Amino acid sequence: MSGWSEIPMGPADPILGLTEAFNKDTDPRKVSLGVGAYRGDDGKPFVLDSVRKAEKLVLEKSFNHEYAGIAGIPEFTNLSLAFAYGKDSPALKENRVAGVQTLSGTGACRVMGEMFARFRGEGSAIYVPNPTWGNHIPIMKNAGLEVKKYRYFNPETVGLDFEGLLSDVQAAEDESVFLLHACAHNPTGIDPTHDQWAELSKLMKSKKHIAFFDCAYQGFASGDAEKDAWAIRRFVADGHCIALAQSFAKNFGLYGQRIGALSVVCNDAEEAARVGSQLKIVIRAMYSNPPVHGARLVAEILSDDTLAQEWAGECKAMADRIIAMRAGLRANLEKLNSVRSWEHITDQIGMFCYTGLTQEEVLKVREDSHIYFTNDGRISMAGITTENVEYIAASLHAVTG
Ligand SMILES: Cc1ncc(COP(=O)(O)O)c(CN[C@@](C)(CC(=O)O)C(=O)O)c1O
Repeated sequence: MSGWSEIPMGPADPILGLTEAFNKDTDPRKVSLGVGAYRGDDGKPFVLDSVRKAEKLVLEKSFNHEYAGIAGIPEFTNLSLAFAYGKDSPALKENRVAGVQTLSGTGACRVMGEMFARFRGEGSAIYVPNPTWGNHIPIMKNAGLEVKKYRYFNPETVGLDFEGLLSDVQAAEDESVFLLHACAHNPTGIDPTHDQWAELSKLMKSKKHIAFFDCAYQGFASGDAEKDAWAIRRFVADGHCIALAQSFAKNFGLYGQRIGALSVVCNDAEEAARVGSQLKIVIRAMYSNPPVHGARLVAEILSDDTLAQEWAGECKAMADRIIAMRAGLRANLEKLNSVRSWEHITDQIGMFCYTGLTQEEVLKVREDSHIYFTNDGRISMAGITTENVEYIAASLHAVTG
């Protein structure tokens, strides 16, 4: 290849590429419902007061800008794990959880993908839900894994295909890796019930499967971080040595700070030390070490009871606004005497609503009303406000009837 002349133009990202298209759109009616980034009712990005306070505290400490070390800021990682597993987690008390700071949730997923490829073999399988967050697939493929799907969404019931899920878990060969969304499933907004999680945990244990939780919305789903960690903690209590990817992008509003963590529950402290050493080897050759600022902000908040309480209140307020917009969108669609049932809008949880619109309908809404959401019909509920909810409902109704 002579120079760069043969490099083809790549396709826009299905999610982040939408933002680029939205930004170029000059129509005053345009609405962005693509990327899952929280907006207030004013339609603007939201910086939490607790984060602003943490920023001041961090600045007052006059930290230097030295490397954090491959595994990141230890205080952040320890607090991040306690946030997910619980302050009283026996696994944490027994030092059998290997944990590292990562480049947000994406980085955690990629590092874990590399670990699976390295220690379970290039081309080994990882099962992801159908559908899943679009970026899971290229992340895991680029890490060297074969991506397989397990049934998750039932288009007929617009609900969880739990029977299909269980039979795919049963059918997979023993000791397979299953990626699970810890809460607020992206893109469907459909989570298993506690009983279903418990049944899944039992079956996966009997098959010796490895549960890899991707937890990108803890606190943001129900508004209660403890509640949103229920599945993670149940699996660990049932004896699973899970892997866990955490993101602080949405729940702390730290999208651009790229703050996350990856942890692996092991059988004992010695095993955790070995796993931790291998995580560092993967990270060192990938991006060497993570950014310090956002980790210090999260550490400031989670280490201070008052700030942590304030954060919890703000996170609940974000979740509550989304829940209110779910009710508003459904009510406006029903007011228009829509021929379709829109119950699923309020049944679903978290950042996204899986509308059930076909790609053709999505593109028509985009073309006619300049409302941008992903081709699979996923709407980022945070883009809906009391001001635009009627326009969005009318635009969807114009296409769906
Ligand atoms: C399930 C899941 N895991 C991991 C991530 C990664 O987030 P992070 O790297 O920023 O921590 C996202 C973000 N998904 C978003 C919100 C944004 C994106 O696509 O990157 C989405 O719109 O689906 C996600 O939805």
